Amino acid sequence: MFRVLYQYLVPVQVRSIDFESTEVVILEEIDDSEECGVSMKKGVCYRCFKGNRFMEKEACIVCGANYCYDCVLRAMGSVPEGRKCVTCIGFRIREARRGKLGKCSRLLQRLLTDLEVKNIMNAEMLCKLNQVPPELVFVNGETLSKDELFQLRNCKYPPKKLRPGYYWYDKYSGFWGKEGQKPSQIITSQQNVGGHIKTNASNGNAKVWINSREITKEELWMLKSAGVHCEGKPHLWVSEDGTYEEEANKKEKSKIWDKTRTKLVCTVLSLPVPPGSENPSEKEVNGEIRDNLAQKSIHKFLLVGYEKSGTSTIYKQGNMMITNNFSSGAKNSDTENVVLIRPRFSMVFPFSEDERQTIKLLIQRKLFGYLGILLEGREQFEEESLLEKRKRCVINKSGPSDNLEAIFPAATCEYAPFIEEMWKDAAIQATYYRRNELQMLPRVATYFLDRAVEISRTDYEPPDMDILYADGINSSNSLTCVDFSFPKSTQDDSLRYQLIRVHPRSLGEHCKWLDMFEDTAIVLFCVALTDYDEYSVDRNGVLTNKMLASKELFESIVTHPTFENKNFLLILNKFDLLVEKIEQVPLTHCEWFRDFKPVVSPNCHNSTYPSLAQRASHHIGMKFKELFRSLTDNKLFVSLVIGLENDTVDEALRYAREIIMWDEEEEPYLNFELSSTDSEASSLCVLLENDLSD
Ligand SMILES: Nc1nc2c(ncn2[C@@H]2O[C@H](COP(=O)(O)OP(=O)(O)OP(=O)(O)O)[C@@H](O)[C@H]2O)c(=O)[nH]1
Ligand SMILES: [Mg+2]
Repeated sequence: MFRVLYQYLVPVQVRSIDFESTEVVILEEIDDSEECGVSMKKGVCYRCFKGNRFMEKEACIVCGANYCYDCVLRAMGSVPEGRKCVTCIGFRIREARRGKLGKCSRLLQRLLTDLEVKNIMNAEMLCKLNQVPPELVFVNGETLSKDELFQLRNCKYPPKKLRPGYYWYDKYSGFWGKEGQKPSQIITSQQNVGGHIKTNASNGNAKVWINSREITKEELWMLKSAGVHCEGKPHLWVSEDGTYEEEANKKEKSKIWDKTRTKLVCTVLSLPVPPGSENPSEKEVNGEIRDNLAQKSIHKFLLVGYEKSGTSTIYKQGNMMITNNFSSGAKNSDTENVVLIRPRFSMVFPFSEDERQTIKLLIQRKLFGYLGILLEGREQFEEESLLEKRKRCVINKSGPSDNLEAIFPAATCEYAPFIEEMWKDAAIQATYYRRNELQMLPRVATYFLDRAVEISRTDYEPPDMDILYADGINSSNSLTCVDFSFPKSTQDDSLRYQLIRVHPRSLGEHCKWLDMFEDTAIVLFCVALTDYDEYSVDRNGVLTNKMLASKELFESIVTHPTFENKNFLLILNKFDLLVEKIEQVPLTHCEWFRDFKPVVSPNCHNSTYPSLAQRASHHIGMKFKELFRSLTDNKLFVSLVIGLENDTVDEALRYAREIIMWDEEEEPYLNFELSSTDSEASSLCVLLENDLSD
């Protein structure tokens, strides 16, 4: 049946592996290079010693030896137990390779017919020796019998990816996890397998107990998000559907996972939710896709930055892309430069009618605030106008407050015509003309004030662009996250990504909550390039330069033990604003950039010569890179972004993905050839990267 190739067989490399050991190592992934017990040059074929890491190979599921196209069948013979070298036949598979069971490479598909491949994979899956041995699966400290393992694997919601190892199982709620770790899944409850759960099963120290297990910090966060009172060391009883009651107070409370917010927290913290209780919006995407996606690992992008650096704009931008893509029917679009983002438990997006109504009121309230500042400015400029009386009129109507924002929204309809009149007033227009002199007026105000009349109307419906510009949406202390994937045309279309935006305030003092994000693949640290001459009052009431405050936050995150050796992509945002500002205020205004001495060249009028803003952002990037190197000995990646322009955000996200991919391939970042689809998208980032190379 199989292509029997004994005639070609030559002795394969002799390897020394301790096959007899029954030690339960097992749960950790093992590096291929260590597996065969021989030191080989990385990437070469284990039989002919030719090739490199980019060459397609097939690996033995026991020892991990890799073979090239020419050698694989000679090394593996008639493959009676699946892909094993002839010397490995009769031995148990390496647990770290269990995930690869039954999944063959393209190399084998090219070499054999479909039927042959199918038969090999069946043999691999069904071979007794390749099954999880029940005596190596421990649940609550007790090894399983054959029947127990059978029961566990065949219940309605079985543990996923069950491998030999130590697990804990809360039979009452169905919580399941690896010993000493937070729960990873909620499986079918009430199964009679293993021993009794121990108090310290998950190694928690949150001083809260669920079904007599002390829970982890992550679970504590989840409970708090669900509104469960966690003070006073409570013991809770949680049943499989999430209803909980306090041991001392037997009155049943509501369910833990009812709130979308709780599901969001669970998603971000990689905590399980009961099967079947996932957010409906997730199912809507496409049931099939979701199931497929669920099996793939998620790469988490953590987006964080100092206040007003632009994180929510970048996050909103991502959501816009998906909204627009789905609404235009481009769900499976192959369009390049477009990131498909699937909303998951997003708090604000995509915009429902109610949400749009809330956003509308928020934008109108902001507009009133800006107009209030203009009115004050008008006074400040000591210009006379008819409007003076009207302003007094508003103040009289609104009581002690002299801020229009405070009387909104009750007065919306009443004052809408008044806004139009006021806006047309010559004195207000004159004040508006001098708006750059008004310290209190944020830059973004111009965008809205230009359309003050339209926005103040009751029938105003905020378009996407207004939502993007609107400050204050999504600026809560909460977390927000979306799932996304990249278009099909790229090589890793099967992978799943998640963008998590977290506000620095919710990280707590000394960023103590950062350890919640330990499984982050890459940190996107956002810096507003314009912060170098701006100030804010810090926690101790001291006026601080915002760039230095941003630097301090960066240092705290980079040096946080949880983020040791993490990839970092520095997002230098608001480049468009820097272009304007740098002409007015020198970069040396900030003491950290005192050494910025741009060389003035005779070619500086040449269009290919970098502009002052480019050189300034280059310098800022350099400074962060130097700092990063001094703190971690690693390389910091940099991307230049204009948060309000979706293509630059798209490029930054693509760049982040590439960094993760390089990391996974253990390829040093140098001389990496980009695929043709990605080369364009990343050009800006790579250019900047070269530019900033240290
Ligand atoms: N011109 C311009 N404005 C930007 C850019 N990025 C963000 N903004 C504006 O800067 C302001 C602050 O941006 P946000 O995205 O709210 O910043 P944040 O990091 O969420 O800050 P918090 O609100 O403190 O959470 C908003 O008014 C944005 O419209 C950019 O690249 N260019
Ligand atoms: Mg914001």
